[in-house]
Amino acid sequence: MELAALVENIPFETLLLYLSALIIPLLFSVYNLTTSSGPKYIKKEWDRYPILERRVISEGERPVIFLTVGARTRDLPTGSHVKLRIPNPSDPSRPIIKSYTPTRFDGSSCELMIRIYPSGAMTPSLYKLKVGDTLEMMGPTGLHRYLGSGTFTYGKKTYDNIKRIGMLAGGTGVTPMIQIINKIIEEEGDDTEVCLCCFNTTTEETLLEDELKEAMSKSGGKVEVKFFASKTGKGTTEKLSMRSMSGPGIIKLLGIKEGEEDSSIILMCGPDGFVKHVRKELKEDGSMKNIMIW
Ligand SMILES: Cc1cc2nc3c(=O)[nH]c(=O)nc-3n(C[C@H](O)[C@H](O)[C@H](O)COP(=O)(O)OP(=O)(O)OC[C@H]3O[C@@H](n4cnc5c(N)ncnc54)[C@H](O)[C@@H]3O)c2cc1C
Repeated sequence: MELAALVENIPFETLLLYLSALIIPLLFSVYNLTTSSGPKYIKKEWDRYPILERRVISEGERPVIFLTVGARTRDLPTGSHVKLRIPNPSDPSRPIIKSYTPTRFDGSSCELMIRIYPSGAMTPSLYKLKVGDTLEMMGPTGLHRYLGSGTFTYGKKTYDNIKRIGMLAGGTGVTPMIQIINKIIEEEGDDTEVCLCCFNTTTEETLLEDELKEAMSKSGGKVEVKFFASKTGKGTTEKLSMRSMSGPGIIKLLGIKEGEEDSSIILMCGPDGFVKHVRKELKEDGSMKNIMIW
């Protein structure tokens, strides 16, 4: 029997039922495709993304917050950062733009750790954000990349065959280091050794101590983390100021042995004074050629 004759013999109500069973799921799939369910992908143009979670992880004069932003960031390369933009009340033509390094990013969200400076142009506004508010963001930006298995790039420059990474982090300068540590722990074949030295002013200002200790214990010996405070030492935090360190002292602290300088790299991120001091000391020492600064 031909199709037309077959359709003619089916009662109208039954035909309607068959058609709706076919058409309704089809309409649903078209709707899902066109509305792109889930958060938007982060991109190089400014766009607004929702705050999914806000946590204060350290109180005090300069609190530290975690903001989880609903932005898909699967393609954000390890080592890169994002930019945030807020209006500038004193000059609307020049908005305030600052960089932040996500500590974690996955298929559906991106986590930022931000220290709030009460006199800051940007951070007091970030502190006021609530869950459900939106934030202007773009990225990824920056030239630092960790490609895995001991290979770094900075623009056109490549550092490869790196067996040991010495990380120096001043305060929130720990954020890019966390990204790299997470990548090394997650990648089974990546046996690059890491020694992260976190420097803060006081023990109370030490950031993510528990999380970093956990990362160290689940790294299978690949990652070592040391904590230092310039004013007070307590528990596992040693009293030590970066300003008192010489080049050879810094290299020794990071566990880089004589003869292993070329297969090692020093990464550093922190306040200007911190970075300036380390650069000067390492330059004077002259034995480390692989140095990357955020
Ligand atoms: C590549 C990159 C990645 C960054 N990633 C992060 C991150 O993940 N988390 C984060 O919190 N910040 C990060 N920063 C710093 C951030 O971009 C801002 O500079 C910072 O949040 C201060 O902004 P602000 O406008 O509130 O303060 P500003 O208006 O710039 O400064 C206000 C006051 O705060 C003091 N101050 C500012 N920054 C520091 C500092 N680092 N140490 C000591 N005193 C300071 C200054 O003395 C100044 O008086 C990053 C910076 C760069 C370049």
